[in-house]
Amino acid sequence: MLTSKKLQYLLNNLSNIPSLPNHSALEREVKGISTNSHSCQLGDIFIGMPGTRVDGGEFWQSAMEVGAVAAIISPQAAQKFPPKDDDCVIIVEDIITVAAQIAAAFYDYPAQQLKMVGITGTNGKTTTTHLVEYFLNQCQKPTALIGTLYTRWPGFERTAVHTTPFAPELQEQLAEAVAANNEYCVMEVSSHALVQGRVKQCPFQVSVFTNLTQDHLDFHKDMEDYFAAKRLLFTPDYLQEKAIVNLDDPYGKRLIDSFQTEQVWTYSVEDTKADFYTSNLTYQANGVTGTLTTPFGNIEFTSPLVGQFNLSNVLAAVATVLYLGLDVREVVEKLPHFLGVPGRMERVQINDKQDISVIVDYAHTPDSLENLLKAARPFIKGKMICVFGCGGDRDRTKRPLMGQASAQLADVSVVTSDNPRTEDPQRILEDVLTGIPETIEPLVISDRAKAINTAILQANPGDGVLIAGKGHEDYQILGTEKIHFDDREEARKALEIRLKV
Ligand SMILES: CC(=O)N[C@H]1[C@@H](OP(=O)(O)OP(=O)(O)OC[C@H]2O[C@@H](n3ccc(=O)[nH]c3=O)[C@H](O)[C@@H]2O)O[C@H](CO)[C@@H](O)[C@@H]1O[C@H](C)C(=O)N[C@@H](C)C(=O)N[C@H](CCC(=O)O)C(=O)O
Ligand SMILES: Nc1ncnc2c1ncn2[C@@H]1O[C@H](COP(=O)(O)OP(=O)(O)OP(=O)(O)O)[C@@H](O)[C@H]1O
Ligand SMILES: N[C@H](CCC[C@H](N)C(=O)O)C(=O)O
Ligand SMILES: [Mg+2]
Repeated sequence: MLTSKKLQYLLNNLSNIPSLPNHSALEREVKGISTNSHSCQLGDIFIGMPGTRVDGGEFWQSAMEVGAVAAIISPQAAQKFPPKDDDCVIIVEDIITVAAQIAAAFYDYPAQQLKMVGITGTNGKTTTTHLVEYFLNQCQKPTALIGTLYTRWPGFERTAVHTTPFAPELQEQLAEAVAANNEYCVMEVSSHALVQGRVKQCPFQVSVFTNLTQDHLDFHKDMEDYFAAKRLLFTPDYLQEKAIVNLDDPYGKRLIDSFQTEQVWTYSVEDTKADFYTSNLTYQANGVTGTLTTPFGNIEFTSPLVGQFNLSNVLAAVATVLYLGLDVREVVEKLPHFLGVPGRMERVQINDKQDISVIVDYAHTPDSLENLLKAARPFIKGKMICVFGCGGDRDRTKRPLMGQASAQLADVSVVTSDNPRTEDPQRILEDVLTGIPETIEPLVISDRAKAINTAILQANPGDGVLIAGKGHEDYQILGTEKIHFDDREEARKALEIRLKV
């Protein structure tokens, strides 16, 4: 997005900044923001972000060499590579806050020009953001969505790098969303993002908490630390108006204690104490029907999403859009036509002769794998075959728990690779296998394409093959290389062989 601002203007917008350098660069136009010395360009302001491997501030000289107008770095980086008086280097303690302030000022505070919804929780963020986006767009409220799959709005789509972009990219995307006349933005807010201040300068009209179960314990010290990160979205720095919280989740229950009652709406799939709850439920292979109770009255509904956990996502989304002013009847009328989310409970069906069901899902945590298997079970006549693995360079302790979930709930477990990244795939498989009791004999096939192929070719008519963990991903990360790989394509290929088409 083409824009520019005077350095002096950007620095004047900072809080807690030491006195400004008396430097001629203050009058220069800043053309962009860079947090990476390798992609820094002439006219950028370079911000040295603290990382898990290195303090980005240490690269300020490289940034200046390619023509950065100024660099903002930490005291530690400055101590290691001291700038001279005539270098336009500004030293600040809280780089994370400063990065967001500069980015927001550079892009004219776009979050303030949108009605913002932030959704956090271990599982359900992508699904719930898509439901909110769908309802708002269907009701003629132009809406931008930012999350794991893409940043998009009507007529525009860009594949995502992170679930929640870092502040400079996020503010740029919000500015693009404003320029495209969107009125709302619904975004996934990951716990990494909250800890790293990626969403600072984003006031949210609504903050949603879906649930908290084990994941990311490579990044967060323990579950309390993980909860503390998610909770930040509900502090006054971010939350402006309404908190919408899952009452069925123990951490959700804890979270609501921190609010005045009028600031929070709760939802539950069955607890009548919640502001939004469901009853008279009938779960079917193609969705669920029942009665929805809301502060605006009761109404019969049909949702096309399978499983209790998806009902929870529907409740979160309905509560959000009703708070934003949509009409309950209109929303419930639209719900049956929601097409689902790529890679979430996505059926792979190549023709009507297909004698087994094949589902691709993004379950990559113990809780989501358990939910997936429980939700699918009633609709599979024969055996339930679960093909799954665990990502490398990620929480190692979730691996045996995922093994255990599959061993307990599936009839056949096929343990394979997910994205091994820089870890030894064999070691990841071994970690998964420690959770599988000796009485159960899983198939262990490291090559994911072969694992999918074997599961589909060995299945008997009536069986269900659930392929979990990679959902929408169209790649596999082996070492530091990213190759094309898509569970749905692999499943289709195997089905073609099975059905001889
Ligand atoms: C844990 C984490 O968030 N890591 C992110 C972080 O990497 P890092 O801490 O290793 O960075 P680093 O290498 O130490 O470098 C620090 C800084 O120095 C800069 N640098 C570094 C080297 C150099 O030569 N020059 C230079 O300028 C880097 O650009 C960076 O800004 O900063 C990088 C650059 O911005 C990110 O790409 C990287 O995301 C990695 C790829 C990642 O996988 N993140 C995942 C875990 C993540 O953020 N996931 C959440 C979703 C989680 C969920 O499922 O809920 C997300 O929101 O996507
Ligand atoms: N509300 C929920 N509770 C538990 N599990 C869920 C819920 N919603 C979805 N799932 C399961 O979790 C998987 C991921 O769902 P989704 O992509 O919506 O979550 P997410 O929070 O965006 O995940 P990520 O943090 O990896 O982006 C789904 O494929 C499904 O198996
Ligand atoms: N946002 C999650 C996605 C995990 C998806 C799974 N396929 C894996 O690679 O572990 C993460 O980065 O931990
Ligand atoms: Mg997501």
